[in-house]
Amino acid sequence: MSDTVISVTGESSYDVVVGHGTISRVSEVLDDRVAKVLIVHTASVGRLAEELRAALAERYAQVLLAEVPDAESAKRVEVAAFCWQIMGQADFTRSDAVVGLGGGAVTDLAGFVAATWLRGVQLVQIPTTVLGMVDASVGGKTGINTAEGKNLVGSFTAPAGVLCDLDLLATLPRNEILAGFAEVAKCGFIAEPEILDILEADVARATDPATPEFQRVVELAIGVKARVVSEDFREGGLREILNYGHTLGHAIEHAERYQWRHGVAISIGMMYAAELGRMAGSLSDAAVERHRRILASLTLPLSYPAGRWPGLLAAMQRDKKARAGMLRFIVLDEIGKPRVLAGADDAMLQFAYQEIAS
Ligand SMILES: NC(=O)c1ccc[n+]([C@@H]2O[C@H](COP(=O)([O-])OP(=O)(O)OC[C@H]3O[C@@H](n4cnc5c(N)ncnc54)[C@H](O)[C@@H]3O)[C@@H](O)[C@H]2O)c1
Ligand SMILES: O=C(O)C(=O)C[C@@H](O)[C@H](O)[C@H](O)COP(=O)(O)O
Ligand SMILES: [Zn+2]
Repeated sequence: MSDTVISVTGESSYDVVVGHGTISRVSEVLDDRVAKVLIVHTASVGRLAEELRAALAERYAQVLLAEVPDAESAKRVEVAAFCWQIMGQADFTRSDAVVGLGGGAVTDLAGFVAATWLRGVQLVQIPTTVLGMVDASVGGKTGINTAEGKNLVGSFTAPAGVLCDLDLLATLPRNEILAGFAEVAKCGFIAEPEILDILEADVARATDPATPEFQRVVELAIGVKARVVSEDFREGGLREILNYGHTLGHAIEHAERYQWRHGVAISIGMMYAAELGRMAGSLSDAAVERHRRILASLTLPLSYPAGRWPGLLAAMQRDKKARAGMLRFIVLDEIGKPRVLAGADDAMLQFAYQEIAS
């Protein structure tokens, strides 16, 4: 299949290019004034980062690497400071650039570093996980965690472009691919039922990066994200639907001290949101069952220990969607029809939790 270009519009416009070998297109995205480039990456893609550095060094005056700790350990202020130090010592100016090369944790950090250095330099995102391609690298949410919670510090800063190179997934472990499919399924549940149909038809093919079905579901999921953030970049309303499953999911990530994969926590969060949707009176038993079947087919977890509810409830109070101490969840009236559920009482929240408690 050839490259596909999915455009994001709105406050700032850029393209998400999906295909094979797209990593070679960095200089097509950056403007001509760029002289220095910082590539932020993890050790897991170290060889790739070195190859990219060598390729870019033929065109740019200085290309530096910032190898950062793996996964959520990257999303800390100390790690951002490490990147700022490299840029400071190399005299990076406003016309220089950052490249995020890695999973969603790296692209969130790289985005934050690019957004904050001199109040903003150009950024190219090159996601190397499924989750990074379909979600984290698109839409301009950048961020790091604090001791109190997930993504509590960050900005809305659009990249200059996103290059999704499917060849880079060759080294990604199977469990990471499946964790990324939690966000793919999320897009199916909230807006694009064709994704669910493809997963149900043949989950093995849909999750195999070598198949056309895989590229199709990845592009459909990016399409959902692009449409939503084009309409509501700063999360004034519509964008909240992308948080389906995240209110409880983020609380689980916090409870697990960020040692769990994001998609794994979100899977449980979506099962919980489905139960809430059923209790709020709208989502059918069949639709809840469909959540269960699809997430289970991806070997994602569906439950969390019963005794953890009080801690989760406390962590959810820090959710960004909460207003004046009142929790707000994204629930579905039916597949593809999300809405906000505000002010549900604690009894209902706990009752829904009992449905997913192990
Ligand atoms: N900004 C957003 O809109 C947004 C959206 C969704 C998720 N996120 C964030 O994204 C993060 C999760 O991203 P993730 O699931 O990609 O996790 P991750 O970034 O932790 O990557 C998962 C693992 O895969 C490894 N890896 C990455 N690419 C690889 C490759 N090609 N080959 C081998 N190993 C590779 C990483 O080193 C890591 O160990 C979370 O912090 C989440 O909050 C942000
Ligand atoms: O892009 C969005 O908006 C999302 O909510 C996408 C989520 O999948 C993602 O995990 C995001 O980082 C959550 O952001 P937060 O604002 O809830 O911290
Ligand atoms: Zn997410």
